[in-house]
Amino acid sequence: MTWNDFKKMAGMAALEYIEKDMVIGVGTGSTVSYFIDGLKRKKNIIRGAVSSSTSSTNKLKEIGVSIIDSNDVDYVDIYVDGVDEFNNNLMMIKGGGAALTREKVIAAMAKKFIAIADESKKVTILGKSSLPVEVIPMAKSYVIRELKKLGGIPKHRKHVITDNGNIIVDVYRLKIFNPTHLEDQINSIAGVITVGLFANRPADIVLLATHQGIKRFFCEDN
Ligand SMILES: O=C(CO)[C@H](O)[C@H](O)COP(=O)(O)O
Repeated sequence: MTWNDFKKMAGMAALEYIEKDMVIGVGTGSTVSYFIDGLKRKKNIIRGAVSSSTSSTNKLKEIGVSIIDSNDVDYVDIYVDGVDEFNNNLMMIKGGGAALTREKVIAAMAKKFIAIADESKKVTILGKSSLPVEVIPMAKSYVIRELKKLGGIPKHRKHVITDNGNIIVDVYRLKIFNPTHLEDQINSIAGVITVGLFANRPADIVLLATHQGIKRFFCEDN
């Protein structure tokens, strides 16, 4: 099986959580793309989707799912999204697709956050992949200097502008021993919109596609 087969397996597994009249939060990325493909079958029973990016919105529209403005609902019933990494507490790094801020807003609005992943995404200590930070353009140099003080190697992700008109700085070689503290620290740097560390709001469930089938991990705090 290829990585894409595992991504598809994870995306399809999330479909079983969809119930009648639900508002579905939809993330961004290649794993979620398989979930969106599967959502076609359920599009007539749900109220619609709150989308985290232009690319997901376009794909949802193509298959005929109603798009709901995030300002028009108080919550989403479930939020389904991919991850770059997750740890044993279901804390995550996200934002490989540069959609982290909208993803964080929808995660905050979600009654249940269902993360979908293949086995390459499971880690013991967060920081194997780079940590994305969305930054307003005029604060780039200042934020990079501040991020260096935290021990990693920050690099501007060239040629990427987020859906919110901002830039992404990726921080490499961070070993994240205290994720909630680091999330708060980075979010408090002036000019940072948000960091792609989802520690204060971890996933409720991770559906992990493995050679043995889908493994389910549950967050003990929720
Ligand atoms: O956070 C994300 C986008 O901002 C994605 O969910 C994350 O990067 C995983 O992507 P993929 O499913 O393509 O591996």
